[in-house]
Amino acid sequence: MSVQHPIIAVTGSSGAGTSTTGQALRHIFRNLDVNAAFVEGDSFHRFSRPEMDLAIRRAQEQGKHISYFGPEANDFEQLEKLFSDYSETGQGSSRRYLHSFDDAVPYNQMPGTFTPWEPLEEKTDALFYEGLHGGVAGSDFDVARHVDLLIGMVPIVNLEWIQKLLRDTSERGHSREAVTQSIVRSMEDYIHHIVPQFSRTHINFQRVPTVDTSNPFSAKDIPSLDESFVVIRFRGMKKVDFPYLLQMINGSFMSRINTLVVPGGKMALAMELILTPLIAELIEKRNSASQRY
Ligand SMILES: Nc1ncnc2c1ncn2[C@@H]1O[C@H](COP(=O)(O)OP(=O)(O)OP(=O)(O)O)[C@@H](O)[C@H]1O
Ligand SMILES: O=C(CO)[C@H](O)[C@H](O)COP(=O)(O)O
Repeated sequence: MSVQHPIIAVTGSSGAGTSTTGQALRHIFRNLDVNAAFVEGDSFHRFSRPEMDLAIRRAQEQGKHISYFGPEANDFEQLEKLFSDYSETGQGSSRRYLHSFDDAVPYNQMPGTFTPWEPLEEKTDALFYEGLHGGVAGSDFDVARHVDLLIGMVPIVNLEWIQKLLRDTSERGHSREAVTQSIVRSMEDYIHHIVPQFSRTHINFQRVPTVDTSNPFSAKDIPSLDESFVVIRFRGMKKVDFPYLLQMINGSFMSRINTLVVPGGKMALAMELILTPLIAELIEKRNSASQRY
C-alpha cells in the first residue's frame, strides 16, 4: 500500500467481466482527471499459447493439471514485484498478451503471443490492474497486500461460464469443446487461487441473472443487464453512505448490513457512485503527500 503511488485493482476470473469493468474505471479516471498506468493481468502468464498447449499436454502425461488460474502458468512473484516497485517508486514494466487477430495485427504478431516488456508511463497518478490475480496471496507471494483499492468482479459461476464460452468461441477462435475442457481443467486452481481473492477485496460486484442459466454449456446468449441483479458487498468499509446510494439508485435495496443490491441496468451508475469518491480520496491523499515532499 502506498499513499504516493496508489494501486487500484479489478480482479476476477477469465470471462468474469474485468475488461468490461475496466471501461467503467477508465471513465471514472477521465472524470477525475487521473492519469493511470494500465496493466493487464494476462501480461503475467508464463507461456505463449503454443507453449501453454505443450505445458498442458506434458502435465496431462504426468496425470496433473495446469491452468491459467494457477502459479504454474502465471508469475505471481513478478506481479508482486511490479506492485511493490510501483508502490515505492511509481515505476515498473508491463507487456500485453495478444488474444485475437484484432489485438495482434497492430503489433505484427500472432495471437497468443506477448509484446515485449516496456516501462510504464512516467509520472502516473495511480496504477490500475485488471485481470485474474489482483488479490492473490500464498506462502511465497502476496499481491493483495500492495493494493489500495481491490475490487472483485464475480458473476455467479454459471453466468461466468456462459460469458467465457461465448467470448472465447466468438472472439478468440476456440471451439466450444476446448473451452469446456479448459473450465474443467481449471477447477482446482479456480478454487485455490481465484475464489479466495474475493475475501480480500474491499468491494465485490456479483452479477446474478434472473433467467434460467442452469445449463451454461447450452446457452446461446449472455443474460442481459436488465435480466440481472448486481449484489454489491462492502468489506470493512466504515464510510459507505448507504442512504445516499439507496436514494440515487432506483430499485436498489439492502439485503444485509454490508450488502447493496441494484438492478443490473444500474451497474455502471452504481460503480460510478461507489468508486468515484473512493478513488478521489486516494488521489487527494496522494496529492497532499506529494506537496509535503
Ligand atoms: N455486465 C455484463 N453484462 C453482459 N455481458 C457482460 C457483462 N460483463 C461482461 N460481459 C460479457 O462477458 C464476456 C467476458 O467479459 P470480459 O472480456 O470483460 O471478461 P474478462 O474477465 O476481462 O476476461 P479475460 O480476463 O479473459 O480478459 C464478454 O463477452 C462481455 O461482453
Ligand atoms: O482469459 C484468459 C485468462 O484471463 C485466457 O484463458 C488466457 O489469457 C489465454 O488466452 P487465449 O485463450 O486467448 O490464449
